Amino acid sequence: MKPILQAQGLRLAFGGVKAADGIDLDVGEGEFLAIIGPNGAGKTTFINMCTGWLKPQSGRILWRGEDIAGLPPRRITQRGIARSFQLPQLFTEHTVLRNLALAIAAREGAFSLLRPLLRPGWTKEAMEILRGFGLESLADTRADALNEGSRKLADIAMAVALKPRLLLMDEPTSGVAASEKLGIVETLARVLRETGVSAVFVEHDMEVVSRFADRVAVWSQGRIVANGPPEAVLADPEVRREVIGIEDAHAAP
Ligand SMILES: Nc1ncnc2c1ncn2[C@@H]1O[C@H](COP(=O)(O)OP(=O)(O)OP(=O)(O)O)[C@@H](O)[C@H]1O
Repeated sequence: MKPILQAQGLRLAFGGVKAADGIDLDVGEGEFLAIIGPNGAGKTTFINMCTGWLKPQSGRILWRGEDIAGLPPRRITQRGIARSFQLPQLFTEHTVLRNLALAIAAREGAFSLLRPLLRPGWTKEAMEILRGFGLESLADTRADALNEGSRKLADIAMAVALKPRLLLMDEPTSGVAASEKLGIVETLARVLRETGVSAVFVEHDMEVVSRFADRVAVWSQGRIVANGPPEAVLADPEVRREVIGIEDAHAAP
């Protein structure tokens, strides 16, 4: 698979904490890559470095051959890399439709608090995106009235409105009821595959990982300790013990 993003030798320490201790990772065109690992392993730090929120102290992040490490977030978004957050970043006092239209206005470089009027074409496009996510019936609902699952999808829909080639998602299903999780990931995976967007997502739910990821990278103490197809990585006794917290009954004492 042709890589669109290549992280090479990324290092970043906060005081004595090595949040990135030599991260090498390729993301393939059209790939769905899951990142798993215990709390504090450096998963969010990796996403923050790839999206310009943190600057690595050394290493490179190649995007279609260009080193984007240290560029400001806006410049990285313009190149086709978007992100969604652990806590959705919607404008809570606006409707879902308006949030989407504002994201489109931002993509077009037309967002300004002094020019709040939205063009009809943007609203139409926003509605089409909402339809793709199955959120059309919530278009006129205020963002702060959404349940957690719909709020997560609306947040991801806003990132998709930026027309990215790669979307990085930090725990897209955190805080969502267990019964809703698989439906949410199914929806976002369908939309991203239909639009040809590659995805990197941090996830703690191993059922989600095994069903939706093409590949899994396992983080531990700022390093990648395993990287491969979900069926192989999630069966690895060390990954099961250290990351998933499962002691295999047949494992040697
Ligand atoms: N801005 C910061 N300043 C100081 N320390 C930080 C900062 N960001 C992260 N860290 C530290 O770096 C380490 C990695 O943090 P990071 O948030 O990347 O881990 P994570 O794997 O995403 O964890 P979680 O699963 O809990 O979200 C942690 O020890 C964290 O406390």
